[in-house]
Amino acid sequence: MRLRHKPWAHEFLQEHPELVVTKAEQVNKNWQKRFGNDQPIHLEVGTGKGKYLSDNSIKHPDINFIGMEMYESVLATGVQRALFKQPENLAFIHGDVRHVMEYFEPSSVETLYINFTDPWPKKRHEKRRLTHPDFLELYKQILVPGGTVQMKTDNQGLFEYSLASLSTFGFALRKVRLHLHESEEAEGNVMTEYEEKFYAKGEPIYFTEAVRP
Ligand SMILES: C[S@@+](CC[C@H](N)C(=O)[O-])C[C@H]1O[C@@H](n2cnc3c(N)ncnc32)[C@H](O)[C@@H]1O
Repeated sequence: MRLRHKPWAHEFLQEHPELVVTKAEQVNKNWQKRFGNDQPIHLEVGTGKGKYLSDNSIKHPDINFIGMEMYESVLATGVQRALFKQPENLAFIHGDVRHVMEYFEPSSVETLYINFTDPWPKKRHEKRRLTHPDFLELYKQILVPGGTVQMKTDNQGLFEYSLASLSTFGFALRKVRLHLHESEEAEGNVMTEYEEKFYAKGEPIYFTEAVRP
């Protein structure tokens, strides 16, 4: 994706520890303490500008939503939006998903979303795909028993790779939809920022829900 450098983003994120975790020690894997409740945790990896979680946090106040994003300039926009809405059940982590174990206890996340992640089509970049087995191992550790990965993408190649990767790893593919918006899952679906663009062009959105091994 195209990145617009925002020189103010780094300082801005540091100035909002109530919404953004920039160092693992700030939360010590204790999200219950941070949120002040023991509501289920839903995590979006590669949250981008955070629209999906921001909208979800208002729609589902009984769930705590956390978005992880590695680019400050992208995340800063999401934080600006969230500050405006002030939901108490929303937080962001500035960090690379490779380090997700530094932020979560094992078996502590109920649902993990991977939305419109970069497809990295070249074979030599396979390890960067967020559904590579190296990442699935991390997801397996932080998800609760029976917890799920939910993935949405417009990219057929990434979708096929991810279905194979999840299934080979041992995740059970509970739902597979080749056109999310023409399926029963369309009702109640919250659109991500990228999804809105592809949906407006009439492109099919692929969706899967897979249960932790
Ligand atoms: C194409 S955007 C999609 C954003 C959003 N999920 C949506 O659907 O609108 C993918 C995002 O994932 C982030 N990302 C990719 N790999 C990541 C990683 N290893 N750790 C954290 N963020 C990552 C990128 O920086 C980018 O902002």
